Amino acid sequence: MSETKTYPEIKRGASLLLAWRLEGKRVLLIGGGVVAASRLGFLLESGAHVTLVSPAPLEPSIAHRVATEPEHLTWHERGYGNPDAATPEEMAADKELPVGDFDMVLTAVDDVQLSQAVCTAARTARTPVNVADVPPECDFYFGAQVRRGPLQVMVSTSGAGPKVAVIVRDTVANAIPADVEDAIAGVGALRTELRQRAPGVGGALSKRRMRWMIDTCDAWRLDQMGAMKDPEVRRQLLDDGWEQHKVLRPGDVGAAPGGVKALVGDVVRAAPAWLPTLAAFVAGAAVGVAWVDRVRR
Ligand SMILES: C[C@@]1(CC(=O)O)C2=NC(=C\c3[nH]c(c(CCC(=O)O)c3CC(=O)O)Cc3[nH]c(c(CC(=O)O)c3CCC(=O)O)/C=C3\N/C(=C\2)[C@@H](CCC(=O)O)[C@]3(C)CC(=O)O)/[C@H]1CCC(=O)O
Ligand SMILES: NC(=O)c1ccc[n+]([C@@H]2O[C@H](COP(=O)([O-])OP(=O)(O)OC[C@H]3O[C@@H](n4cnc5c(N)ncnc54)[C@H](O)[C@@H]3O)[C@@H](O)[C@H]2O)c1
Repeated sequence: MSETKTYPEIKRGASLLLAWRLEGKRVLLIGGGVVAASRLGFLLESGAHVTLVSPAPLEPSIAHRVATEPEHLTWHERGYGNPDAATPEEMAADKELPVGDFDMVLTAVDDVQLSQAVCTAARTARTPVNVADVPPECDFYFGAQVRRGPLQVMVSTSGAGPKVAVIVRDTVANAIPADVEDAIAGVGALRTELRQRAPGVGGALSKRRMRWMIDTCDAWRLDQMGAMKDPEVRRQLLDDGWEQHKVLRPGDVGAAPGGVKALVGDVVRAAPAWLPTLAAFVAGAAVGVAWVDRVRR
């Protein structure tokens, strides 16, 4: 008799968490208060070009960005939309800056009707929209975030309890190892050089490249990975490891003496299938940060 395979239950109600690449994309931000200021910080860090529409006065940090980020931020000092509109559709009709010209639209204004009209116009134009604090008018939510260099962690409760997201974010932030940026820089440099040596997408080479990267990362502790920033360490890893079909540990390349992970490294040589899963779990459990200077309200 054949066994019936079971699969995890689908639990609906989640959001799809993604890392949205906004570099060079056009974002319309309506409003110039505290909430807009918080949104603006995230947008500028993502490399977006932001068109900000709001009457003066601007929240002070926004005014500072307007003065210091002229290539990424353009301020239109006026209200958005058509103040003489007879219908909601006309209200969001802004001839100079129609929502359809943008890749993303955000509103953070104390004007429920305008926000609603902008949301409808954006959805008609199929431009993703977020109306701050109005879930039915959001195609995506913001989350509580923390960043350390290339590492970003976002916590979402899908609208159920944003304050809980903040608390969990702070817990996670405190748990992120101090040297995580060094670890990412080291592994990033190694990956880049490996792909220069063994270029191409797909096929057997790609599989071997990924396997070697996974096994090498599993053989190093996070606090040891910063040593990979050293070109000599990388050269040894690639010449004596990759080229020789071997996984080398820190001690093998004159980097920091191995601790717990050195043991793991020995096991990796035998390559049991469950090991990467265990290592990923341990790494995942260790994630956290302290870059928490954006208090929203
Ligand atoms: C995480 C964060 C990110 C950010 O905004 O950048 C964020 N809200 C934050 C804080 C926060 N917001 C509120 C409180 C007071 C406590 C409370 O009300 O519970 C606190 C706590 C505080 O301030 O500490 C009030 C509030 N927020 C929403 C409603 C409407 C509603 O629930 O219907 C109301 C009630 C308004 C009212 O009662 O009038 C809705 C949304 N807020 C979201 C995001 C989206 C869901 C995120 C998620 O669940 O994951 C969503 C759906 C839409 C959106 O705005 O994108 C940011 C933390 C930033 C940080 O500290 O880093
Ligand atoms: N900040 C909070 O504590 C808080 C809490 C709950 C909900 N919210 C909601 O978030 C939104 C924004 O909050 P905030 O604190 O940043 O508000 P805020 O009052 O500080 O800022 C609103 C901004 O919108 C601008 N504005 C008004 N009409 C405009 C128009 N037609 N076009 C362009 N800009 C216009 C104003 O000049 C101002 O800069 C509001 O909907 C508010 O209800 C905020």
